[in-house]
Amino acid sequence: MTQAPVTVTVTGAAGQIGYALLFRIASGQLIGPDTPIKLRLLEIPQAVKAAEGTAMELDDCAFPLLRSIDITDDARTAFNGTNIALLVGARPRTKGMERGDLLEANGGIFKPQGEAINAGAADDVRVLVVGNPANTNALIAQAHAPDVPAERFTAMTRLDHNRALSQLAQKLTVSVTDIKKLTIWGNHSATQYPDLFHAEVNGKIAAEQVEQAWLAEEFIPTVAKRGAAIIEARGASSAASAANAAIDHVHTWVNGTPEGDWTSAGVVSDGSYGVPEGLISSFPVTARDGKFEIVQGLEIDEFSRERIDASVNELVEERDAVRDLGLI
Ligand SMILES: NC(=O)C1=CN([C@@H]2O[C@H](COP(=O)(O)OP(=O)(O)OC[C@H]3O[C@@H](n4cnc5c(N)ncnc54)[C@H](O)[C@@H]3O)[C@@H](O)[C@H]2O)C=CC1
Ligand SMILES: O=C([O-])CC(=O)C(=O)O
Repeated sequence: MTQAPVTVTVTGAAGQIGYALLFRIASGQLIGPDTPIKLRLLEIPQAVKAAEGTAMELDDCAFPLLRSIDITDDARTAFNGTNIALLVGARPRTKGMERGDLLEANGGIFKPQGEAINAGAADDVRVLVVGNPANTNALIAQAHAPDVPAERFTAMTRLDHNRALSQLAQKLTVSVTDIKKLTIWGNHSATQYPDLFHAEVNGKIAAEQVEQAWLAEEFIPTVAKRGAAIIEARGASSAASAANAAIDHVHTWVNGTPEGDWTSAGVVSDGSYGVPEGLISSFPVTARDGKFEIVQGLEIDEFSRERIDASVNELVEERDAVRDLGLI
């Protein structure tokens, strides 16, 4: 049965992730094959023309589910009535820029976008922040949307999760579908912790099927530094794989995780696993009835504890820095 249309806002629509993302949304892969889509594209004024070009190509695909495309440089217009907000556009770090400068520049983007979501988004709005630093940008947007339940703001670590699945599958010569319960903990940054101690491969604990040296010295750094390796190889950051992960994140959020498995997402901490309440940190999560829930009760050994703490401490530092800048 055909459902009511869902309005999806994509910021940074003329960027490289936007170009890889919009066609997949319009073809029905974000929500499902029965849900019509209304697209809203938000760009800065200089990039509106390029977004219009992408919209022309979207028209030329004649996607049966695509009901409309609106392009704007005004955040209030972009988020008015939106059900799904994909915050992709962000200020990249440029040469000589300190972390504080980057956080401040992004505050100038994510604060007004949070306010615009608060002012006009649909009651069921779900927000995924992709633009880096994703966790802290999500925290900034969420802080400026007091009328939206905090758990509707999430940050993307699904790309890290998918990278970890592929690395492990290749190591053990298994299919990615043989792997369950993998977790990315912490920040979407080089401090993230991909956890194999709870992951299962064909029902057996993954960490017990690989050498400890491979886990500590190859697997973890390969996953954590994959973004930089792609930039080095491609001369540009991950785009199609990032778009793919955004599709996966929202699809899972709306449609749920399979029984006996979980995924990873940056969600607002409820204090679980010693992560300070309110931080947007990556956790093992299930999705049911359109809600993410942090998987509870996992035993965390010393090896994992140290690594989770290091990444969470970085998030605390980022939160304190944006607090000092008056951004939250
Ligand atoms: N969380 C994750 O796993 C990943 C995150 N990223 C991040 O995603 C972001 C986007 O990446 P790309 O598409 O490759 O960058 P890009 O530079 O190709 O595109 C970004 C677009 O955002 C637009 N933009 C800038 N400020 C805006 C604003 N205030 N409102 C609306 N649009 C705005 C720009 O005009 C540009 O078209 C970057 O911050 C990147 O670091 C990239 C890969 C993975
Ligand atoms: O590192 C970057 O700038 C892009 C990114 O977030 C990733 O590929 O994970």
